[in-house]
Amino acid sequence: MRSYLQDEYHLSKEQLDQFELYYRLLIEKNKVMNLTAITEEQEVFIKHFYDSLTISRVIDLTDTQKLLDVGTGAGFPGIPLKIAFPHLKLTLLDSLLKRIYFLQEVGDSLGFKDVDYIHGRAEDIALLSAHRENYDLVTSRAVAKLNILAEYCFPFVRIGGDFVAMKGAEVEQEVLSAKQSLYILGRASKEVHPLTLPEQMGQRNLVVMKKNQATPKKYPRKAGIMKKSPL
Ligand SMILES: C[S@@+](CC[C@H](N)C(=O)[O-])C[C@H]1O[C@@H](n2cnc3c(N)ncnc32)[C@H](O)[C@@H]1O
Repeated sequence: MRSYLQDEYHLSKEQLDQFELYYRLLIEKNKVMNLTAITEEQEVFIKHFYDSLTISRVIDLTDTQKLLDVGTGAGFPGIPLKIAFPHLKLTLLDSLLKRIYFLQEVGDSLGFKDVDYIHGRAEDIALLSAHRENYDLVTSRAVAKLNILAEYCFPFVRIGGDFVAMKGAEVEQEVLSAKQSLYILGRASKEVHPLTLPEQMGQRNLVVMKKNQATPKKYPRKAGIMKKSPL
């Protein structure tokens, strides 16, 4: 299980032990609350852990300080990135309180420092000045379509920082539909990086967007409005 992470991401024994502990905590808690549909060990290591770390192929994380993971759920990609790059100042945001409690347990068990856990909706938290344009990197996996997700996430990114959306195999149409949002929300440039998971576990795409201009204050709009009429 450890070999894919070890070979590709050059992790220490301590970091691999942290992944194993994280796996055990995830599987244990998953018996009493809904955290992941994937539970088989190799699948979790590849589809959750390895997949989360692919962000380090497209962003220089050694040069990144403040990372926010929006809609982190059971901690993906935020927790694997923190294990592999312990210097990161990580903020985990989710709208479900039970998941935030679980993440705190994980962070305490793994001995994390510099992690903040926020319970709330991205579109509300993004209006707070303490969080607005405050992060070098914002990540999000499996939360919403890109045009909506951009509205959640761009307000958090500092000018010159990046937003990375982790997407499945089919991304072309979504990227096309988000074109105007990326322009309005940050005059953002965009690159799409396709990748293949080991053991034929699927195709993924990382959409990397660089923010070049401040997000207008009126964004994000309220959740209900956003669902009905994305930009
Ligand atoms: C399908 S799960 C994905 C979790 C994780 N990112 C992953 O890839 O496994 C979506 C998560 O986003 C959270 N979420 C959905 N809408 C949100 C919002 N507007 N603000 C914050 N969290 C949100 C949900 O509570 C849920 O935990």
